[in-house]
Amino acid sequence: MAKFLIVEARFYDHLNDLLIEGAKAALDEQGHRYEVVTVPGALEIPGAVAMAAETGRYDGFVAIGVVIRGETYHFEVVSNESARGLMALSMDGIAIGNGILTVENEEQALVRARPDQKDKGGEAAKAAIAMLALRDRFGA
Ligand SMILES: Nc1c(NC[C@H](O)[C@H](O)[C@H](O)CO)[nH]c(=O)[nH]c1=O
Ligand SMILES: CC(=O)[C@@H](O)COP(=O)(O)O
Repeated sequence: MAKFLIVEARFYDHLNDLLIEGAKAALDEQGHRYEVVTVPGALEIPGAVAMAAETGRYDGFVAIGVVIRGETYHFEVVSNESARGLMALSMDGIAIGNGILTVENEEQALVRARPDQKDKGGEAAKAAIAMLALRDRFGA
């Protein structure tokens, strides 16, 4: 049994609730423990993961968030930079699953957030579990 931290950017409550429901179900299914911490937006997720990883209290991390395109280039910044930050941490040996939706509209987000549809929250949790198993296998 491992200990995971779900780091959520709570920008859209109803969508995050669905993503976290899926992530928790995936972690529960394999008997893992978890905590949830909330940050203002997706751009803050990588920093929060880095801070939490530094404590040594967590074996893996699940990033949860929703980025919906607005009128400006900020969508690209938030989407790309949050993903880049998580990728950098992952390549540093931290077991992470990325469940940050980057979508054009709420309809697309809903389909991907719902556990009974695309379940991207559960998918991200399973990715974090898989990466932790890989890290353990490589003794990283
Ligand atoms: N527009 C969305 C944001 N924007 C906020 C940024 O993530 C960040 O919190 C801010 O720029 C301060 O550093 N965040 C989301 O998670 N989703 C969005 O749709
Ligand atoms: C993804 C975003 O940052 C977006 O929600 C912000 O909207 P806007 O580009 O209209 O300022």
